[in-house]
Amino acid sequence: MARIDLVDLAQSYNGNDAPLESFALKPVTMTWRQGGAYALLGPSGCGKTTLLNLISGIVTPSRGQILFDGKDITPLSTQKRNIAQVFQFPVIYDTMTVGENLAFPLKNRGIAKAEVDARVKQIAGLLDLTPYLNRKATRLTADAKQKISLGRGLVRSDVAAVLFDEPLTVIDPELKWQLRSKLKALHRELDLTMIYVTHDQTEALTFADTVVVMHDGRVVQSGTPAELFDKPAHTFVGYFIGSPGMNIVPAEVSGHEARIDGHVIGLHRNYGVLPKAAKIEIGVRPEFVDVAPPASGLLSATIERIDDLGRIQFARVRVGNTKLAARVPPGFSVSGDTAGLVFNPAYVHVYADSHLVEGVA
Ligand SMILES: Nc1ncnc2c1ncn2[C@@H]1O[C@H](COP(=O)(O)OP(=O)(O)OP(=O)(O)O)[C@@H](O)[C@H]1O
Repeated sequence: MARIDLVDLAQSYNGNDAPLESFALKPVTMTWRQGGAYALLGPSGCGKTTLLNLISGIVTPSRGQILFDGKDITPLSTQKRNIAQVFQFPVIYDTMTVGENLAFPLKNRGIAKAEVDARVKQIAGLLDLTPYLNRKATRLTADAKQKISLGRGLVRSDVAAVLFDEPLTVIDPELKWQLRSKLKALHRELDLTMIYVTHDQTEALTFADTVVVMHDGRVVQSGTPAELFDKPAHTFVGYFIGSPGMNIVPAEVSGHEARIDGHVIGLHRNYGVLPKAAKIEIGVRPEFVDVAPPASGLLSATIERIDDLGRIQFARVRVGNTKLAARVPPGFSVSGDTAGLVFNPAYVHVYADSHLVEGVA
C-alpha cells in the first residue's frame, strides 16, 4: 500500500489549451495517506471516474503528477502501477472455480502455493465465499460473481492501492447493505489503501474514513463524514450530503448577525463586514432549525407539508421564495399553516459565493 500525492493534477478531454473552466478535472493537489479508506463522491459527470482513471493510468493527465510513496508514476502504464481494480460489473473467469479466480492475481505473480492458499482462504472467509470455493464461477448469481471480483481486487497484499468504481451497482439491495459494512471491515482487516468511487452518499459515508466530495470537476471538500455534516466547506456539500440536505438561505450578514426577510438571527461567530459583491448565504442543517408556534421574535414561515421519517419529523416550509426543512421537536404538534423558526446559532454557517466563511470566535 502507498501514500498517494496528486500534484496540480488536471484533465481536459478537449485538448490542453482548452479553457480551465471546461476541464473535466480542474487542478487538484492533495495527499491520500497510506492505508486510508477514501470515497470519491459526487453526482454523475462531476469527474470521479476521470480522477480514478488518472490514478489507475487508464487516462494520461493533461497536467500534473501522481506520486506513489513519493515516486512519480505518471508516465507508467496501468500494469506497472501495481494497483488492483474492481469495476461496476464482474470481471472473472467463468470457466475457473471461485478458488481459482481468487488465486489468479497471486499465481500470476509467482507467489508460493502455501501463501496463495492461505490468502485465498482468508479472503473467501471474509466475503462468505468459502462454501463456493470449488464451484465453477459460471453457475453463480451476478451478486456472487461481483463478490468474486471484490475478492480478486483484495487478494493481493502488496498493491499500492485498490480502486473501486461503483462496485455495488449490480448487487441486490439487501446484500448491498451487508456488503457496504463488510467492505469497511475488510479495510480494517487488510490494511490496504482503498479508493471507492460512488454517487451514493450512504455508500461513501459507510465505507470511508475520508470522503472527497466532487462537484463540476473540482474537489470541493475532503473530510470525515462528521466534518462534512457539521461544517460543509461549500454549499454543494451542504445540500448533497444529508437527507434532507442543508438549508441554504440568502441573507445579509455583518458582525454577529444574519438578516433574513428583515428578521435578525444571532450568529456564534463574528463575520465583520463581508465583501459587497459576494453572494452571501447562511447554511443550516434541518436538524438545527426547529418549528415553534409563531411568535414576534421568530422568523415566520409557511408550512407546506410534514415529512414523517419515523424517528424524526421534518416540516417543509417556505420563507418568501426560499424553501427550508426544519425539525418538528418531539411532542410538538403542528397546527395551522404558519410557524416560527428557531435556529441553533452554533450550527448556522455563513457562505460567500458558495464557500464557507470562517468567522472569528
Ligand atoms: N473519454 C472521454 N471523452 C470526452 N469526455 C469525457 C470522457 N470521459 C468523461 N468525459 C466527460 O468528463 C466529465 C466527467 O466525467 P466522469 O465520467 O469523470 O464523471 P463521473 O463523476 O464519474 O460521472 P459518472 O458517474 O456518470 O461516470 C463529463 O462531462 C464527461 O462527459
